[in-house]
Amino acid sequence: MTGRGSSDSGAAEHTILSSSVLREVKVEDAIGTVLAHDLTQILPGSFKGRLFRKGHRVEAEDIPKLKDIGKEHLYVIELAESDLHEDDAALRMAAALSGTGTAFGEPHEGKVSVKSDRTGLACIAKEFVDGVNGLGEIALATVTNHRVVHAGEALAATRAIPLIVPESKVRKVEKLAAEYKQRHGEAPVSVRPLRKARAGLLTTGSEVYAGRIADKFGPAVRAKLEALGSEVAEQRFAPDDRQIIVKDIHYFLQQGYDMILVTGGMSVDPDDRTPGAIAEAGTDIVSYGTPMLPGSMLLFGYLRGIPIFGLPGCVMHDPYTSFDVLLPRVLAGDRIGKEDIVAMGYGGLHRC
Ligand SMILES: Nc1nc2c(c(=O)[nH]1)N[C@H]1C(S)=C(S)[C@@H](COP(=O)(O)OP(=O)(O)OC[C@H]3O[C@@H](n4cnc5c(N)ncnc54)[C@H](O)[C@@H]3O)O[C@H]1N2
Ligand code: MOO
Repeated sequence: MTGRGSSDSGAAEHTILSSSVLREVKVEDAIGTVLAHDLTQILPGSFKGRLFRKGHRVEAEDIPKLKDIGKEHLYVIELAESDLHEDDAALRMAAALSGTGTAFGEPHEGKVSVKSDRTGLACIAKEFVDGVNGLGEIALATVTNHRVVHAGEALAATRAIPLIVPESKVRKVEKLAAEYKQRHGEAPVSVRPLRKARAGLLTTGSEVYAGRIADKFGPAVRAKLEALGSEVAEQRFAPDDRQIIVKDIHYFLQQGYDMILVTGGMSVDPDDRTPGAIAEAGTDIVSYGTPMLPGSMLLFGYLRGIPIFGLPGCVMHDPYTSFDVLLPRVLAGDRIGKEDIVAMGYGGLHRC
């Protein structure tokens, strides 16, 4: 791109003429005027929030409070038809991008928060978020795609940067959102529900089977499933014996469970029989090995269409592993492919 070309197009973005009028009034002379935006007070360590609400009519007793938060002047706005107030811009953007499983409230200090109304998988279209933020003068901040969220948790926040923005900017956001919806059948920010799965859990390891040590995998896996609304329907124990593990996997398949989880024996020792047994059971293995730490020795595949996991040792003690990334996606109905596993490496180093 030439310098001239880029500066021309940059200028076009930024010289949209506005006939809105922002008039500054000294706070002492502002009695009777109506506040043009929320006014924020910050008392570090004890308070951050709205001291005065947009629309508040300034009274004499407000003057010292306004001075205490550093206001010498206030704006009086005469808004042109082609412009939007920050609150209305933020509201319209939130409305445009919010889809299934979301809710948003009124603006606070020029910001509208979009929240989840359920436990589910946050679906955030990165290309849409980047497209919006590339427009300038408006901001859209979101959580990352495929994060588990609970009811009331924030997914996205919209805000205009100046107090007044051209309505055309917001219309561009609405257009991007409508195009996304048309292509994908869902808005760019949504939450997918998680189904309630009943899992069969097979805990391998001769030391556990023989009672030399107490099982720690069962309670950990149960807790992870229950936190997402699913359950371990049955747990069985097997020694490090490939044929016994294969038999138990087939038993779970016959029981009609929604998911099969096999723990232990996932690594490089001669006694680690689990990956071989899962393969021998007839599994289409999507991946043995996951580029995320903790959880690099995880195996994932499908056995006659049923998701099957081989869970390595870290799942017992670590709250966030590759299992915690893939389990909610499976529960949301995603068919996990090799490309999903490959994509886990970037940003996948957590703790090891
Ligand atoms: N040289 C290498 N060493 C290790 C590798 C590697 O690639 N090369 N991988 C590491 C990773 S990552 C993991 S995770 C662990 C082991 O994973 P495994 O799934 O094979 O775990 P086990 O060998 O079966 O057991 C490890 C440890 O945990 C105890 N255990 C197992 N099951 C239970 C249970 N149900 N309840 C309580 N405790 C259990 C087991 O007794 C062992 O002490 O390997 C790394 N090493
Ligand atoms: O499968 Mo291991 O614990 O990477 O963490």
